[in-house]
Amino acid sequence: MVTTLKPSLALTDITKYYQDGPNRIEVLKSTSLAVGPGEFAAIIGPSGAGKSTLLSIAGTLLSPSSGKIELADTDVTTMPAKDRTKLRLQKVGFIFQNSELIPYLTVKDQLKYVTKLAKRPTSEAEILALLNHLGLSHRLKNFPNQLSGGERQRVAIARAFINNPDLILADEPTASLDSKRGHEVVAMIAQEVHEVQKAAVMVTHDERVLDLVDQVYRIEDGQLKKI
Ligand SMILES: Nc1ncnc2c1ncn2[C@@H]1O[C@H](COP(=O)(O)OP(=O)(O)OP(=O)(O)O)[C@@H](O)[C@H]1O
Repeated sequence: MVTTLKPSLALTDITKYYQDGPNRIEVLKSTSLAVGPGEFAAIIGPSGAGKSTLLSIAGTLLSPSSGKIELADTDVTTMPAKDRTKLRLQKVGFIFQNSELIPYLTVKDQLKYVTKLAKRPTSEAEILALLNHLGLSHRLKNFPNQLSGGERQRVAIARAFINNPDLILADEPTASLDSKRGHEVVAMIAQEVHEVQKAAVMVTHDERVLDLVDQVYRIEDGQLKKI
């Protein structure tokens, strides 16, 4: 369901240049994006078009050359790095291409760890309920190398949602999965986004999962176009 509430993520007139030796590469040209609670947006586009750059800017991992970034009600554009890190831990959940789970932590401890990082008291029951909801209750004591690729991504989804962030950012979450597992994983992200009314942006090359999102943008010539 798409709502008209204040956007959870608002990027306004974002530009990004990279300096490559003597050359300046203009990757994003005055591009804007707004994603509201309960809205799942996908960004597609050719390799090198700037998808990861845009996602990194949205997650405050990378600063734009110009433009404004707002997360929920907060303008983070000029926020000091320390405050930005704190805000990111509390307001943004990330899902990466290859899960990026910590090898020596069990499934349950992956979630405990990020709640501690965010200094967010979370009951064991809350952690178990989310893992159960994502079909992982039989995997609580397993380590990442004992899980299938799809299970690892489901743990990554749980980890992204456990701190109750306003915004979920997913960078190619299906890249390491076959098409059936990929579709299941994105369906789970969509289900969570809609159930708990979070905003989510997913970068993907996988056009087979686009039926699961609310809005698709193509990035072309440094700008986003709604399709
Ligand atoms: N730190 C950097 N320094 C210089 N150029 C960079 C840097 N990071 C990215 N680029 C360039 O910026 C452009 C956009 O890169 P980006 O990774 O955002 O694209 P992408 O759309 O995510 O690509 P892909 O689909 O291949 O992952 C590319 O031409 C890339 O080479």
